[in-house]
Amino acid sequence: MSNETQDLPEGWEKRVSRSTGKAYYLNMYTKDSQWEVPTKPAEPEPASGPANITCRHLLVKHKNSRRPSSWREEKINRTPEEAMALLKRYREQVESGEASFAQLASEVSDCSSAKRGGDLGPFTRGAMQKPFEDAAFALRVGEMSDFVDTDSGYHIILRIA
Ligand SMILES: Cn1nc(-c2ccccc2)cc1C(=O)N[C@H](Cc1nc2ccccc2[nH]1)C(=O)O
Repeated sequence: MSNETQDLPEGWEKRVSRSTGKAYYLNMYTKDSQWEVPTKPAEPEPASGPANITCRHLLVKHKNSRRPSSWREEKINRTPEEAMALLKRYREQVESGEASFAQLASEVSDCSSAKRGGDLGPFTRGAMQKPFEDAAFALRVGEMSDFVDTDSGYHIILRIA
């Protein structure tokens, strides 16, 4: 560990910005960075959990979905039971390693985020339908959810950050 880092409070590392050459400081727990020299130990994840998370999701809509239409199918007629059967198969394909989550979502998800491999980008609590939010914020990074039922249809969620 370089001397410079040894002089810093616990949990911080000094880095140099490639674009500006300026020193900045990295919180090794949360990977947050700051320009100011830290004066107290780095805060691990806040007790209330992260302010925002990033997830991919794969959505299978059905005829009772809030908007039974998608980029894949103008009018979605499948029953909720048929949708769940499809989603179970997709989850198995990801769990077995037969398909990557992103690739499969890009091919079969009924959400317009399919074009980004299901990546919804970072979101805070309050941004998504509550069942989705609760399931997503309960995930650790890299973990895939169980089946999640929202007004849009059935989802599986993969937390990526
Ligand atoms: C919440 N959201 N983000 C995107 C998105 C994000 C990134 C790039 C393109 C689209 C699409 C949506 C969205 O609501 N899509 C709906 C389906 C849907 N319903 C959701 C409920 C919760 C989370 C994601 C969801 N996606 C649709 O296409 O009918």
